[in-house]
Amino acid sequence: MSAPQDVLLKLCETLEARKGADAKTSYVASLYAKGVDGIAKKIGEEAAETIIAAKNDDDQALIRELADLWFHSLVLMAHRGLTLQQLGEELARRSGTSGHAEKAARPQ
Ligand SMILES: N=c1c2ncn([C@@H]3O[C@H](COP(=O)(O)OP(=O)(O)OP(=O)(O)O)[C@@H](O)[C@H]3O)c2ncn1[C@@H]1O[C@H](COP(=O)(O)O)[C@@H](O)[C@H]1O
Repeated sequence: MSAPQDVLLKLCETLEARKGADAKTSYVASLYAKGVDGIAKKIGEEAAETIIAAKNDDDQALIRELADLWFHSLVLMAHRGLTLQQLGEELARRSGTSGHAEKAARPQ
C-alpha cells in the first residue's frame, strides 16, 4: 500500500497530465471543460454529501465522500494552476500556532 502523500502526488501528476485530454474519455478533462463554476458546483455537492455521511455511523461511507471532496478540490487547484506544494506550505505555516491566532493574523 502506498503512503498517502505518494498517492496524492501521483494523483496531482495525473491531474496535470489530463489538461490536454479528451473530455469524452477523461472525467477530469470533462471537469476542466466546465471551468471553475462546474468544478465548484461538484465541490459543493461533495461537501453536502460529506456532511450527510458525517452524521451517520458508516466510517467507510464517510471516507468515500471525503475522498470525492478532496479529489474535486485537487481538480480545482490543478485547474487554477495551484500545487500541492503551495497547499502544504500554507498548512505548514499554520502549524504550531493556535487556530485562534492564525485567524487573527489573516488578511481581511
Ligand atoms: N480519484 C478519482 C475520482 N474520484 C471520484 N471520481 C469521479 O467523481 C465523480 C463523483 O461524482 P458523483 O459522486 O456525483 O457521481 P456521478 O453522479 O457519477 O458524477 P456526475 O456524473 O454527476 O459528475 C464520479 O464520476 C467518479 O468517477 C474520480 N474520477 C477520477 N479520479 C482519479 O482521476 C484519474 C483520472 O481520471 P480520468 O480523467 O477519468 O481518466 C483517475 O485515474 C483517478 O485516479
